[in-house]
Amino acid sequence: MTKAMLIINPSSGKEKAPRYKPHAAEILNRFHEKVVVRETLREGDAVRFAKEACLNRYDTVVSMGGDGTINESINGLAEQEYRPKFGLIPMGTVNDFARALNIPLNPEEAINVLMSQTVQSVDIGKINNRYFMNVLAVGAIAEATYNVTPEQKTMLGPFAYFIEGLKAFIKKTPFQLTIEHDTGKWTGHAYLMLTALTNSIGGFETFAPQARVNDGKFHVFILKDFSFPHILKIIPSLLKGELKEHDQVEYIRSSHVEVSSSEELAVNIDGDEGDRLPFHASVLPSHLNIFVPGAE
Ligand SMILES: Nc1ncnc2c1ncn2[C@@H]1O[C@H](COP(=O)(O)OP(=O)(O)OP(=O)(O)O)[C@@H](O)[C@H]1O
Repeated sequence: MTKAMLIINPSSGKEKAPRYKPHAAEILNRFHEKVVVRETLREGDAVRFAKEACLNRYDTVVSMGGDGTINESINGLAEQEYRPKFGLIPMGTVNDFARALNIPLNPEEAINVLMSQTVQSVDIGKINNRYFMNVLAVGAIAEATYNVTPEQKTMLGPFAYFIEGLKAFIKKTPFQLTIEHDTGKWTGHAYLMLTALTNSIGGFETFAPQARVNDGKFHVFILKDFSFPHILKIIPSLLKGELKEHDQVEYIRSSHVEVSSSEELAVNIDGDEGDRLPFHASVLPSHLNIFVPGAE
């Protein structure tokens, strides 16, 4: 019997997620004999549900929610030996993972993607004993994401993170950082370090246009000694997709990173506060098969 699980965070998308439940369940019913809908109540539920789907050998898991819920679902799937095909219906503010996979940000259109039955193999990142799909960040912008209020997100969307990040940049001083990677070691001072798996960070799809979802590599950006006037110069580079060429940016491609600092710093994992440094992260190449739009 073919089985699908639909995981929904009813609080996501400003509580609009439940209205899309019938359509998503109906589409899944067309391709599976049994469809189970699980609604999350609190943090950790999506991890548990996704893990349960693996252990019970479901064919498909579809997750409807913001990047938080998608990240949790991936954490439930990634550790297991048997992993169902995964689908996502983005309901959050930024939705970087959906952007990177060309999944429409309109929920109805994203549900229709499931009909194409086209899957793409996608890399997943592992940091210590957690998994992530988009980005690890250390530094001011990383910390600024915690200050964004739900009201700011409603009013400004992804731009809310950008504004808080800029404010944080102006106030901060650089920190010491050491990164060991596939071909050597970088040591210096930085304002921000981003380790991206996909092209989209904070809603900017021009961040790492060279990144492919299954290239087996992290795309590491180190923003070095970056005082106020330079911030304004970096914005055009970012928008043109040329960030890695900027003279204040160090760019490294690597399948793993070992990151440490002489200072007390924590790493931000897909937008949530994570472990303190040092950390080790590696790419799990083509670890999940994810539903993406089919060829037109
Ligand atoms: N029923 C629920 N009510 C409130 N919070 C929930 C519920 N279920 C899960 N959560 C928590 O909500 C967190 C945030 O959800 P998620 O990121 O999916 O949506 P969002 O807040 O709309 O997205 P974004 O942060 O992109 O705006 C989850 O990580 C989870 O801990």
